[in-house]
Amino acid sequence: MTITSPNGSDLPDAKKSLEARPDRNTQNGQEAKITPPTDEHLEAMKDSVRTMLLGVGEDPEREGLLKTPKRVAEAMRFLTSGYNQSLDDLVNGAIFDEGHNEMVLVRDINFFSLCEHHMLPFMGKAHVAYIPNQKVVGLSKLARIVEMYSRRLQVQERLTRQVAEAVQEILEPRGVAVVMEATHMCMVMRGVQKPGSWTVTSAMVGVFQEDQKTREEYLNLIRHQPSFW
Ligand SMILES: Nc1nc2c(ncn2[C@@H]2O[C@H](COP(=O)(O)OP(=O)(O)OP(=O)(O)O)[C@@H](O)[C@H]2O)c(=O)[nH]1
Ligand SMILES: [Zn+2]
Repeated sequence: MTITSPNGSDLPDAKKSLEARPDRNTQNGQEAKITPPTDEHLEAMKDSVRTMLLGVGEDPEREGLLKTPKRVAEAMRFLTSGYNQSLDDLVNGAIFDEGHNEMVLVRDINFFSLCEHHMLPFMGKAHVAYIPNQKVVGLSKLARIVEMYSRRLQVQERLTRQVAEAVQEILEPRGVAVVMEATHMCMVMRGVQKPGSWTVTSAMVGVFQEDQKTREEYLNLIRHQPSFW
């Protein structure tokens, strides 16, 4: 289990701690522009899948595999569809001035992603919290943010940080906390083959980073068993 926490104690506010993160999908401070796949790309992907089938000693012309290149190409497009979404579209203006200044936490958000090293799934749960500065966002939007960044080729640490940065960007809250717990198929089905192993990553921004009590309250809340379940 790995627990990763940004070390920004010399950075006075949440915004600065985000500016200091070098590994967002950015180029010169701008969100990296990713070209949406074209039909030409889809054909190239299908050809690659045929090559892979040949590579594993299969016959791409046998009946059961005839449609496999198309299915795989489309599945890959879906699994990476987060590249084609934007934060603005996703939030869709659902930000409300509620004057609420206590912690908001959405727990147990299921996610499925692909590791960028092996393009194998990793999946688990995300727990996203923030302490508002007057403004709150529609709760489903927190899950949509997790979804958008999960549906890309990822490493868990970057995914966790991107979710925190996105919440910071849309709300400018007093703090954001994200914990993600996941199991990686590249560690389970192949390689070191350790079923049952899981990885915990965290990104703490603003008051969650600066104030131990707030961080502890969040960590207690994500551990507590809900009585209605
Ligand atoms: N930090 C981090 N590592 C990851 C993540 N997903 C996969 N990895 C690791 O990426 C590493 C790639 O290591 P390499 O030695 O280049 O590749 P490999 O020979 O396939 O490694 P093994 O998985 O150890 O067989 C492995 O240690 C994976 O466990 C992730 O989300 N975060
Ligand atoms: Zn991997």
